[in-house]
Amino acid sequence: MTTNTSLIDAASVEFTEAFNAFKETGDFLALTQPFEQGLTNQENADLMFSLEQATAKLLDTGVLVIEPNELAQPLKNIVISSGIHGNETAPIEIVNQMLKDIVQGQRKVAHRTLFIIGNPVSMNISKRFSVENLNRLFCGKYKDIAPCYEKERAEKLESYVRNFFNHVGSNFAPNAATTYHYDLHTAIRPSKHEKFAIYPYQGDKPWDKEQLAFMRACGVNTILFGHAPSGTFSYYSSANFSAHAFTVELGKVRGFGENDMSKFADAYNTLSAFVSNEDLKLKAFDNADFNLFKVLGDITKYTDNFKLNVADDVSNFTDYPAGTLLAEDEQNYQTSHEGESIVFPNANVGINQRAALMVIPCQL
Ligand SMILES: O=C(O)CCC(=O)N[C@@H](CCC(=O)O)C(=O)O
Ligand SMILES: [Zn+2]
Repeated sequence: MTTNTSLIDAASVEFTEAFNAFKETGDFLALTQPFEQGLTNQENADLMFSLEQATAKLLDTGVLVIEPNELAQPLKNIVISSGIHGNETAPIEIVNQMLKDIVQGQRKVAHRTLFIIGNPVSMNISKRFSVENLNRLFCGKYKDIAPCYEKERAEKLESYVRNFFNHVGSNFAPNAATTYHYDLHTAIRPSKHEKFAIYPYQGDKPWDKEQLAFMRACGVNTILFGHAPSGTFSYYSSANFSAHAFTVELGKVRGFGENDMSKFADAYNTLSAFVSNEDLKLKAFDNADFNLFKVLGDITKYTDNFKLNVADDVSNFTDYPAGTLLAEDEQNYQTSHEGESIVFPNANVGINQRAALMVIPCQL
């Protein structure tokens, strides 16, 4: 009993010290890394602190909400997430730098903003995920799998985002704010278009050209228009909260310390200016400024006999002549359009999961 109590006390002292350091430095990564499993009730007692003209509250490990004391107009609720895949470190470093700027008083937050480092357990082992791919578990899909860390984390992340968009725990009554969710990633393979974004399927809603202009300001002028509902984090916010949402691929996966942060300056500057309500001076949408792709569909891995006829060094957006046999399985996949291109080819996925996305150029 004495031992248990002192272990809890030691953990609590360690957390308090880390939290106090965060209040000075804004180093969210340093606060997240040692507490990968989440916060205990004891640690969770009162995790609010004041910033210049705003209040920050830690909701869980890797989940921080910042609410300005006065909301800028027009009203916006913004989610910026990173590290849903633990080895995609550049987005985590972007979020970390944004929070350092904010906590150290170099940047003001003018809109309610939720910052997320999504998968601390897989981040700490430098893996895409520990047991299950977190970015396939949203929209309640976590309910269909056996207990594991990502199942629990998906359920919690859904509830943090739901509560945030519904203003639970906010000083402000729910209002007619426009909602946004930018889920930042990096890709496993090199890409012919280094930065690109997946615009989640919108059903009958039109693609929003101002959002495409925003993506371009982030340095992302290649857009894939999603073809179907999915279990991704960005689709969750888009489908359930009408958020302007994107999965944003900012380059290739690299480890901590290996990212050239100058390559992410446009994304970092534009997202920072957005939360501060600065005038972004967006250039009006013009097809000529973009590489736009319609998603034709997925290549699915149906069985363990699945064979993907794509070499390991093939880049995203490599195109094939019509009639190329790209995958062999219970159902083969043969390209049907001239210039059909492959994105995210990966034979090393679970059964019934996406092993690639097939796209063709399009215009709006
Ligand atoms: O490079 C890869 O193979 C995967 C990179 C990545 O994590 N992409 C996201 C895209 C999600 C979406 O389709 O919106 C993912 O696979 O989860
Ligand atoms: Zn990813």
